[in-house]
Amino acid sequence: MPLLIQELAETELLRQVSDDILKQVLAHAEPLGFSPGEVLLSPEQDNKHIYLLLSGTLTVHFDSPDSPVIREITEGFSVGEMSIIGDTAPSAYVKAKGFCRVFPIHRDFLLELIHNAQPIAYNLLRLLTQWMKANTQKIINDQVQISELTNQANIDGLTGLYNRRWLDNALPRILSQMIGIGQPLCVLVIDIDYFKKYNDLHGHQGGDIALIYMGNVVRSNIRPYDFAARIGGEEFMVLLPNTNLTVGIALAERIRQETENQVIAHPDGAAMPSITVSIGIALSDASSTSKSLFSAADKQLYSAKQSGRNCVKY
Ligand SMILES: Nc1nc2c(ncn2[C@@H]2O[C@H](COP(=O)(O)OP(=O)(O)OP(=O)(O)O)[C@@H](O)[C@H]2O)c(=O)[nH]1
Repeated sequence: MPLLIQELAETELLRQVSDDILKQVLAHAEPLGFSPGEVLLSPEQDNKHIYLLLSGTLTVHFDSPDSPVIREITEGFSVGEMSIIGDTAPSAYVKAKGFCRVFPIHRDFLLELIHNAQPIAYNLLRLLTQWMKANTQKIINDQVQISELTNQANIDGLTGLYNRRWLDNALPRILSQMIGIGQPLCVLVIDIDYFKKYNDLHGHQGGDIALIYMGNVVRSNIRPYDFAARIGGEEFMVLLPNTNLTVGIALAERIRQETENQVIAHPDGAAMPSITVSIGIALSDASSTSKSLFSAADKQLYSAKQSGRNCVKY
C-alpha cells in the first residue's frame, strides 16, 4: 500500500474504512505542511475542513494563539471536527508545535462520505461533538477562573491598572527582555500634584474619583503593548518597551495635558477642578537594572516637582 494510504488508514477518523473509501479520500486532496507556530484554526476564521494529523504535534489554545496550551493533538488524531459538524467557527486556536503534516478533508466531502457509508457514524460524531463541547466549556470555565484570580492579585482595585505587586515582578522581566534584544525601555513615573490638598478640599471620595480619571487618561494614551501600573497612592508608572526618549516625552506631554484638561465630576454631580501631574522619564541602557531605572525616573520626577510641578522632565 502506498505510504499515504497507510497513513490515512491509521488515523482515528478513517480506522477500518474500506480501501475504496480511502482511495476516494486520497484523491480528494493533498497533504499540507505547517511550520512551527503556524495557526491552522482560529475562532476568527470560518472552518470548512477537518484536518487529519499525519505527523507532528498540534497545540490547542483558548484566548489567543499565545495563551497557555489547553491540549496537545498527536499523530493520527484530527482537529476541526467540532466546527464542521456543528457548522460553527472553531472554538479555539490550533497551531503547529513543530513541523506538521496534515491531510485536509472538506466538510461537504466528509458529510457525503459519512452519509453514504454509514449514517450512524454521523450520529456518533454528533454525540462526540456534544461531549467535546461540554469538555471544552468546562476547561474554558476553569481557565477563566484561574486567570481571574491571577489578575485580581495583580490589578489595582480602584483604577483597574496593574498594581505594585505586578510591577515588582514584571519590571525586571521586561527590562531584561529589552536589554536582550538591544532595545530601550522607556519609563514614566507620574505623580499627582498637591493631591493632599485636593483630598482635603474634595474629600477622600473626591480624591478617589480623580485617581480613577487619572487611570483612564493613562490607559487611553498607551499602546496595546505598553504597560501602566498604579504603584503608590497617587503615583503611576508607565513602561514603554522598545521606545526612544522622543516618543516617551511626547506621550508624557500628552498625558500631562489631557490630565490638566479633564473635567472631573464628583458622584454628587458637582464638577471638581482638574488635577495636574509631574512626570519623570528615564531610558534604559545595557547596564540598567530595575532599581537604577526606577531611581533615574524618580530623580527626574523630583526635578519636575522642584520646577513648579505640572511638567515633564527627562
Ligand atoms: N483619595 C485618595 N487619596 C490617597 C490615596 N492614596 C494616597 N492618597 C493621598 O495622597 C496624598 C499624597 O500627598 P503627598 O505625598 O503629601 O503629596 P502631594 O500633596 O500630592 O504633593 P506633591 O506630590 O509634592 O505635589 C495624601 O494625602 C494621601 O492620603 C487613595 O487611594 N485615595
